[in-house]
Amino acid sequence: MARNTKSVSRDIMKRAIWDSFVKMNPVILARNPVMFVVEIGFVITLLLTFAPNLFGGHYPSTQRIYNLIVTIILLLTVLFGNFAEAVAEGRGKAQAESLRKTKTDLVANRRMDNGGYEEVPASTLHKGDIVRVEALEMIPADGEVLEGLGSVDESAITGESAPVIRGAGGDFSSVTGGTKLLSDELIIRITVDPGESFLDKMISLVEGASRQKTPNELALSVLLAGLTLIFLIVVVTLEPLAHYVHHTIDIATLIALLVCLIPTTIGALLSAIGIAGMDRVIRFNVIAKSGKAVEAAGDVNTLILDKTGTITIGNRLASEFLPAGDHTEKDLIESAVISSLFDETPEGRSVVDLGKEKGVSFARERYTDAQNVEFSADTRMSGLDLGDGTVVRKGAVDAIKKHVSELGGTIPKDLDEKTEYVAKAGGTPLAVIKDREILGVIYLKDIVKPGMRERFEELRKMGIKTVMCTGDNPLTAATIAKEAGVDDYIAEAKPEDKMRLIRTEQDQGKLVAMSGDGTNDAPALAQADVGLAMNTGTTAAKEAGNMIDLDSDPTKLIEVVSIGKQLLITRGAITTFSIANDVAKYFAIIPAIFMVTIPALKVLNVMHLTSPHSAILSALIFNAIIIPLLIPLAMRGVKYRPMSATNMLVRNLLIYGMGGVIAPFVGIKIIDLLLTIFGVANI
Ligand SMILES: Nc1ncnc2c1ncn2[C@@H]1O[C@H](COP(=O)(O)OP(=O)(O)OP(=O)(O)O)[C@@H](O)[C@H]1O
Ligand SMILES: [K+]
Ligand SMILES: [Mg+2]
Repeated sequence: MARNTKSVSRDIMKRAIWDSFVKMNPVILARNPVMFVVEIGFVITLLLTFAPNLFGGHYPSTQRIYNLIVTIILLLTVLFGNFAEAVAEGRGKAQAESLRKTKTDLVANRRMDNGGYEEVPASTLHKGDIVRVEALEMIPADGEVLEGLGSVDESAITGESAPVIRGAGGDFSSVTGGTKLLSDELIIRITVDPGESFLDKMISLVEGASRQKTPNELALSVLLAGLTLIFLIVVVTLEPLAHYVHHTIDIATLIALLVCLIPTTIGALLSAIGIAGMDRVIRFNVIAKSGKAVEAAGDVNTLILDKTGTITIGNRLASEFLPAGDHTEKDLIESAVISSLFDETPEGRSVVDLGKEKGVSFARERYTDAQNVEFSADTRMSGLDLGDGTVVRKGAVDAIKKHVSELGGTIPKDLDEKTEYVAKAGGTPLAVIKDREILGVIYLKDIVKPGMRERFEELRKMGIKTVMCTGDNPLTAATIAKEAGVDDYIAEAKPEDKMRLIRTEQDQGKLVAMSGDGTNDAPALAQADVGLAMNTGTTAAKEAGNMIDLDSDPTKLIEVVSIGKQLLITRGAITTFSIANDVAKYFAIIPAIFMVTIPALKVLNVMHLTSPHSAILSALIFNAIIIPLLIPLAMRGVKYRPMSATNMLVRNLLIYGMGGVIAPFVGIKIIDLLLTIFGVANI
C-alpha cells in the first residue's frame, strides 16, 4: 500500500465535505442515536422557521430569525459530526482505490492439464491452480512457492522498498498477489479463491466496509443513548415547570437546550476515533482484521515474546566449536558439519560456514544415500542418518542428553561446563552427537537487540507483564531475560507450552498478546487475544492471527499494544470531556433562561450573559464548534505516556474532566460577547 503518512490531502478533504452531506441521510444517521436526535431537532426548527406558530403560541416576527439561527447551528452540528467520520474514513478510501487499481490489471500464466501455460485474468484463479511467474512480472494471487527462489518487491502491499526473498519450502514460501517478482522464476500454487485474497481483504479493511462496532463501542453507544433519553426527559419536563412559574419556553429553545445537554461531542467523534485507531495500526504496516483486535491490544495484560529474533537480533551464528570428553575438535567439527549439510535454517548454514573456515567441508553429493532429519521445534534436533547406519545429530543440549541416555550412551563430564560457558554468555549451545557419543558443543552467538530494556521498562509502567518464551536452555534464557529486563521467562519450551502459558494467563482473567510465524504457532496465535502473525509466516499462521505485520517484525507487538492503549485512552478522554461539558452547560444556561421570570436566579447567573436567547445560542454554537476543534485530537489520539491504568485515569479525569467543566464557561462567555458586539444577542 502506498504509505501515506502525510496529513489528510486536499482530495480527501473535498470528498469528506461531500460525504458529510451524504451522511445526512436519516437511514445512515439513525445508527448514531445522539446525532440522529440532533437531526430531528434540525427538521423541527426548520419547520418553525417557516411557521413559527406551528405548535401554537403567538410569537413576534423576530422569532423566525432566532429559529433560523438555531436551525443553521443544528445543521452544522450534524455536518461537523459527519465530517469527522468522513475524514477518518478518507485515507482508507484513497488507499483502497490505489489497491483496486493494482488488482484489476493482474494477469496469470496458469498451468494447463497438458503441462503448458495459458494466460488468464488473475481474477479467474482458484485455490489449487498452478501459475508460473517470471522476473519482472506481478504475482497474480496469493499462493505458496512450489519451485524456485527469487526476490520479490512487496512495496505495493507493505510500502517497504527493500526486496524480500521468497522460495519453496519453509517459512518464506508464501507470496502475495499484487507484489512483483524481481528476479528468477517461481512456480506457485494458488491458495485462495477469487475475492478472498489478501488484497481483497485489505481493500475492504482500509475502506472500512467491514467495519463493525466493537463490543466496547456498542457498550458506549448504549450509554450515550441512555443519557440522551434522560436529558430528553429533563428537557420535556422543563416546559410544564416553566409554565408553572408563568414562563414560556419556545420549542426552538427547548431543542437547543436538549442538543446542548446530550453527549453530542463524543457521539459525533466516536466512530472517527475507532477508524483512526485502525488507520494508525495500518500506517504501522500492521493489518488488523478487526477493530476488536486493536481494542484488545489496548487491554493486554501479558505479552508473550519469543527470544530468538524478537528479543535478540536472531542471527544465531555458529562462532565456536567446544569439544567435550576426550573428543578432538576435528571430530566435533566433522560431525557438526555433516549434521548441518542439509539443514537450511540460518543456524545450520552458519555451522557449515564456520566448518569451512576451519578447513572442514563436505560435498553434499557424497550423502545422496543419507536421510535428512529436519529441525523441528518439537524434537529441537536436526541431523542426518547416513547410508552406512551412522547417526549424526545436533540440537538443544537437554534434548540431545535425553536422546543419548535413551540410546544407552554416556554423557561427558565436562559437557555441562562447556554448555554453561556458552549459556552464561547468552549464547545457544547445541550439542553434537555421532551415534551414542556426545562430541561437544557448538556455540551459537546471539545478542539482545539495542533498546529492548527501555521498551520493557515502558511496558512495565503500563502494567503489562512480559514473558519470554524460548526453546533454549534455562541458563541462556535466564541470561538473556536478565539482560533484556523481561519480567518472566520459560525455557526449553515446546509449541504446546506456549499454548499452555496463554491459557493459564487467560484463566486468571488476563488478556494475552503474542507474535508468531510458523505453522506450529498457529494454535497459539488463534488462542491469544491478540495474535500478530508475520507476513513472511505460513498461511496457517496468518489465518490464525487477528493481525498481520507486513514488515514481519515481531517486536512490533509492543507498538501495537501502545496504539491500542492510545485508542482506548483517546475514547475515554473525549467521553469524559464530552459529558463534563454537557453538565457544565446545564449550569451555565439554565440560570440565564430563567433569570427574567425568576429574578432570584440572577445570583446564579454568574456568567452575566446578555439575554436568555444569547445564552442559548452561545451554548449551542460552542457545542457545535467543539466537534471540529476536537477532530485533530480524535484522529491523532491523545498523547500517551506509559503509566499505570490508575495514574492514567486520575490524570485524564483531571485534564479532560476539569477541562470539560471549565471550557464551556469560557467558550460560552466569549461567544456571548461576540454575539452582543454583532447585535445578535437581543433577538
Ligand atoms: N537448526 C537447528 N538444528 C538443531 N537444533 C536447533 C536448530 N535451531 C535451533 N535448535 C535448538 O532448538 C531450540 C529451539 O529452537 P527454536 O528456534 O524452536 O526456539 P524457539 O522455541 O522458537 O525459541 P527462541 O526462538 O526464542 O529461541 C534452540 O534453542 C536450539 O537449542
Ligand atoms: K452536547
Ligand atoms: Mg524460534
